[in-house]
Amino acid sequence: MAKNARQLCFDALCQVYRDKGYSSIVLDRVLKQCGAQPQEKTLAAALFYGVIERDLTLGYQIDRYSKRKCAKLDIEVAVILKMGLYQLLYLEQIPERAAVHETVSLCQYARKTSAKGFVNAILRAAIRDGKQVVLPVEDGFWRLSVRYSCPEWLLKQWAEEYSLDTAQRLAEASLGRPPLTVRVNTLKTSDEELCALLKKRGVGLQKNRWVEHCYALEHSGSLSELPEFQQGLFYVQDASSQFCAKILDAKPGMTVLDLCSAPGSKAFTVAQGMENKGELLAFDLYEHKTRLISDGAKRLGLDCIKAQVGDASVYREDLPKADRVLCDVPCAGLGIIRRKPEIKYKPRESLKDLPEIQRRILENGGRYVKPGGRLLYSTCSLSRAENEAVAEGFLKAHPEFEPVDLETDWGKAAEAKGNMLTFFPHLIDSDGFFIALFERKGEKHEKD
Ligand SMILES: C[S@@+](CC[C@H](N)C(=O)[O-])C[C@H]1O[C@@H](n2cnc3c(N)ncnc32)[C@H](O)[C@@H]1O
Repeated sequence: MAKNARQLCFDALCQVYRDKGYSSIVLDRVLKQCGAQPQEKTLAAALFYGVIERDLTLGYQIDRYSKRKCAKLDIEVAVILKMGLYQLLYLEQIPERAAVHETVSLCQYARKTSAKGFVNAILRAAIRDGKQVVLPVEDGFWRLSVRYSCPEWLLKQWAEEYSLDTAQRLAEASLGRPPLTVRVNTLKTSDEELCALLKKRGVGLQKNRWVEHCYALEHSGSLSELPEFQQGLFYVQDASSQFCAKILDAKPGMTVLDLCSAPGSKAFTVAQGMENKGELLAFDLYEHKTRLISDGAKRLGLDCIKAQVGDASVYREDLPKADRVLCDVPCAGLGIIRRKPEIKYKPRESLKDLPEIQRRILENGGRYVKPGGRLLYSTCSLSRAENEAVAEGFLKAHPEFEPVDLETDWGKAAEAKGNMLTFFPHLIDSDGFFIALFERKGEKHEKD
């Protein structure tokens, strides 16, 4: 018999909490071959992401009602409780009787029958309390942390680096599901044609107000099953990432190196700008990831892209000098928490080596740039250490490069400072992103 929504959600959450799996990969895997009805899958996904993004808030509620702290409970029991509380506190459409009954039943499925009474008692206590989210009384970062389910260290860092107001807005914007944003493959179709085809299938499309050929989709179902996707008429890419590829401004016939390329969406947009003419060498450290780039490029008909394994921090004599070099470096991902909510719970300690890795990749990327050629550094993080500090450090150490001033017509939605641009998710309903652009001094030999 096919599993129900809560059983699927429980399986997936255990893989995230116990086995430290990535949310999107885990959920895809659990839902793919489960044989459940679409509405069960939809509820499973809503519960799954809801519990992860509200983890600290839910844990705090459990600690109020339970003698044993949430962190000391069996992972399975903690997951069951968080699922039950999430339904009671956040999913109004689920009747409270169903929420309690289904959650207690999960104990059987999880082989934790001895926890039934305990789970029932905690959920009943939350109902007696009026199903409200209770916050710590004292004002301050701890209260904000519980309110937005965001670690205190991160709120403090954002408050210090941006402002307290921005920190709160960033934390708030990291809750809820992000839009599914795609880009039209203009080499195979037009906006009008693609929109008409997708509308016929009942897919809703919302044109992005800042980025051309960019749409948010609704009710699309599984993208990989849509013929238009299989035919390479579009691909998934967030608006700020599309904008980044545009800023690189690669032209037909150019040589471009994309040093951290997988899964390849920026390479795809850059290759479109090149009209598929020239050479775009796309690297990633991991072989299995380079296959994502090649498969995507094949589907989209972008044969100027050549994907290969390569370490972006190590110089290779055999690579050509390039007109454009893109360093879209590995980062903490603090701009894409809404997409991948588990990111915010990574220990701060695990992020401390990133700026040095990023610096090494940018340094190395610079070595490939031709005179007059451009170097773009980007992250999907919101942290001065990963962004401005790396970009400014590079310019200081490399007088042979100059900053290229960046502007957008995005108004207040993007913060522009000389050659650096930061996109804040609460202002653009899109991923947080950072871009810095440099040009190697010397004579230009650009192909127009
Ligand atoms: C931010 S993601 C790139 C996203 C990609 N540019 C896109 O738009 O689809 C960073 C990528 O860098 C890769 N990576 C990490 N360390 C690397 C290294 N030393 N050399 C090359 N790639 C690396 C990761 O595997 C990951 O795929």
